[in-house]
Amino acid sequence: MDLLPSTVTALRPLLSLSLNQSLLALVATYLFTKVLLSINAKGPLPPGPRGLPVLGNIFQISKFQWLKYTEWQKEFGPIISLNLAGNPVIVVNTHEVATDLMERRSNIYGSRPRLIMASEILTGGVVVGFIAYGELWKKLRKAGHEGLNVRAVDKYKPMQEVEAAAVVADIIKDPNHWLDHFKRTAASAMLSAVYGWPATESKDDPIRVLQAVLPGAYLVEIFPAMKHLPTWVAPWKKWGLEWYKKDTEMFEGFYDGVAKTMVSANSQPADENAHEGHQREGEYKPSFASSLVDRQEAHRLSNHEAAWLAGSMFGAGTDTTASALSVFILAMVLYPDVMRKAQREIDTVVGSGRLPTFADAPYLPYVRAIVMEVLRWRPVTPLGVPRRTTEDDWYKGYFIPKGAVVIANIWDPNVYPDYDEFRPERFLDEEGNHVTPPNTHGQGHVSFGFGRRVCLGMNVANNALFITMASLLWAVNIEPARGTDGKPFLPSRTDFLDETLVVRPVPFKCHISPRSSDITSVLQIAKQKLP
Ligand code: HEM
Repeated sequence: MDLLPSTVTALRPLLSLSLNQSLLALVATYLFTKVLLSINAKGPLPPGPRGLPVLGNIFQISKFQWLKYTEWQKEFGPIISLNLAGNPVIVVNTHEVATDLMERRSNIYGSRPRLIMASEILTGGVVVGFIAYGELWKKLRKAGHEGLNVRAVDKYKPMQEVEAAAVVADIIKDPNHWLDHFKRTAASAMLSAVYGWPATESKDDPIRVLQAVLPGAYLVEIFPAMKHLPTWVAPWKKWGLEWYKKDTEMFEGFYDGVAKTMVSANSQPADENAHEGHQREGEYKPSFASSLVDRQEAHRLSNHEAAWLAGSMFGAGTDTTASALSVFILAMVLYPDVMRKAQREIDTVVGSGRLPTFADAPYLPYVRAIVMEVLRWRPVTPLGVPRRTTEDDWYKGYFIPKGAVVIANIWDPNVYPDYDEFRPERFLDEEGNHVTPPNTHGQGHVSFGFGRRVCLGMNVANNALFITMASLLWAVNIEPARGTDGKPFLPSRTDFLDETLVVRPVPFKCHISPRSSDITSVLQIAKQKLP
């Protein structure tokens, strides 16, 4: 997370104010801090690092925030408090405490902070993942769950199989740009799932919204009065409002497009197993948006809300899935024994004459354990999405005030002694059955979050990761790149690209090659299902 530079960027609007305005802002902040800190009277806040007067710990949360929090865990324990210019931030540093609070006390910890930039300005207060607990969130979440629950996601599986074959073919053709291919496939698969579209070449990045989410990313989160600054002194606000307008037009256009297709197709959904381009006339492709069009009235959603619900799924699912696939490549390069073991499993179950399918999943426990281990080993959202308390609370003798921002740092070395090793076997017993640690709902990790705000797209994500990884393992060897002297060079296991909410390994080179010459014809057949 690039918090220090982004804080400096965020400070620019303040620096552009006149001296009087700046002084006024500082005095107001000081008084505000005093008032907030007086809430300590209800009990001691969790311990935490000492900060500067008035500004508190603002300059201590630097790049790679989650690693800093894990470091502070050794000094201050599993739950710590920070002061961001008077705004209390509670960091929950172990799975155990995160589960106690965010899962078991979901009614207190299930809301989101006021995300002025990400929610109010950039996305008009209608994105399910960013808004506070309340009536709008409940109806959006219910409608979202209807299209993404474990049974509903079956309809995306045929498309995900074809998309997996396509990305394998792309990577074989152009192995050096594997990351670009992952970005394309993640975007394409999300657009197909959400709107029923055919595969796309786009790898558009919805990152501007994700970058605005964590505390400190924009100064307006710390000084909310700045939201009312005119746009000529607040270029960030102008930029945010312009994007909101553009995104609204785009999402409403996409959603209305689906509704129109349904009307012209006279409401005949195509067979779920039909691939793009194989629909009969008068049929439309069932998608998240088409189900929403059918159920929009029942969910009491306006057109604007429904359009943004569909559109925001693209933002939530694209970067996260592509980043998890990069972690997979890193793991395969660093742990060749794991790759070979998975390939042996696939060769036994699938053979070489066809690609793996979802029907093989029950017989590929090791590959499924790799999916779990990828998400556990290098979680792509190590700090999740911030929460906010809606009541005062007390935990293990500490006071957690109402309105505090709460962050769960899931980078918890206490769960496994060999936390930093990539070892899918940790999830398998001797008979090959999956075993998972408590409080993970059978996922093996908490990378999808907790309680009532747990990731809505986790079933789509798990399926996409499984079929893409299985298809890649079936088709290619993933090995270290070699220098001109023929010596392998290994990528760093600890260098991350911190894109605020989403984190992934820094781009690295590796050698990806087909396992046999026969696979090309099998891939051709699979790809024929593409339009
Ligand atoms: C590897 C892939 C993914 C990871 C690691 C991931 C992780 C997360 C996390 C940590 C949260 C916050 C949960 C919390 O507050 O406790 C979240 C929320 C969310 N995710 Fe995902 N996600 C992934 C993929 C997806 C996909 C594919 C979709 C959509 C199809 C999606 C949709 C959402 C939504 C809508 C929320 C907001 C839920 C709410 O606030 O009620 N995610 N995700």
